[in-house]
Amino acid sequence: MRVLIVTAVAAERDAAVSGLGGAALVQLPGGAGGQGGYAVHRVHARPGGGPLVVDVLAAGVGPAAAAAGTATALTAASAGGEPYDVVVSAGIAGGFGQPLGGTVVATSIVAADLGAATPAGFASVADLGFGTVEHRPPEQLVRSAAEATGAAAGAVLTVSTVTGSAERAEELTARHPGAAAEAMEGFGVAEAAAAHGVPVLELRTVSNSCGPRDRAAWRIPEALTALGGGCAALLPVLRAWKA
Ligand SMILES: O=C(O)c1cccc(C(=O)CC[C@H]2O[C@@H](n3cnc4c(=O)[nH]cnc43)[C@H](O)[C@@H]2O)c1
Repeated sequence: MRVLIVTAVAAERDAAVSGLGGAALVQLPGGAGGQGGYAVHRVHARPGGGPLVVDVLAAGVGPAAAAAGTATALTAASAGGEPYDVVVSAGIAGGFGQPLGGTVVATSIVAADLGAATPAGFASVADLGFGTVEHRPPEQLVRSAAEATGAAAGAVLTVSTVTGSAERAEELTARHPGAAAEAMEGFGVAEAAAAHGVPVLELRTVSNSCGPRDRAAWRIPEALTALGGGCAALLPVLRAWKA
């Protein structure tokens, strides 16, 4: 079984890799004249079963970087005859009513600011009739992943602008009452996975609360530690799900 974990930044990738037990660097095809391109950190794991290859990619911040990196890795894997079985968007996040350091598994991955501001309020591209704003990971996989990681299960919003006020947090939770967290990449990862017909999961650990900006309250080291533990706890679930 082959798993692709996509993080935004190197610190998240390294937290995931250290939770999984170390990795070798593998360069993906592409890049211009040896510059740029993508490299994954490859972990060979055996969580109580057959071989499991986990590639961890830091694709960049935001949905566009996430989609570009994920699509490149998926294309390279299938062109090489070893396609991924599942893609996981993983990283830190802002929580809606979640404890700092806690874990969230997405029941739905929602592009929360993809749309238009109208006199009647926000209209999503789905409301406007030209796109989708939601991907739903497999329900049983979400349940098992949440149980194994001790996570809350709820919608994870993908935003291009981090929430920094109570008003914005209220606006988002009014539109998405089941939202447990917001981050900036999940929808991009999910779009690429959907284009390749590969199931997607989103695993987030909470570094800050969504609301008035308060840098002193961020708990990034705790969230990164939880991310490593969450990725490790996920492996047996992915193994069993595919079996
Ligand atoms: O400057 C700020 O106020 C601020 C607050 C929280 C996060 C940031 C970031 O630039 C980190 C973005 C990075 O981390 C994920 N993340 C973490 N917390 C949040 C959040 O509350 N809302 C959205 N994204 C968050 C995100 O996925 C990015 O990869 C700055």
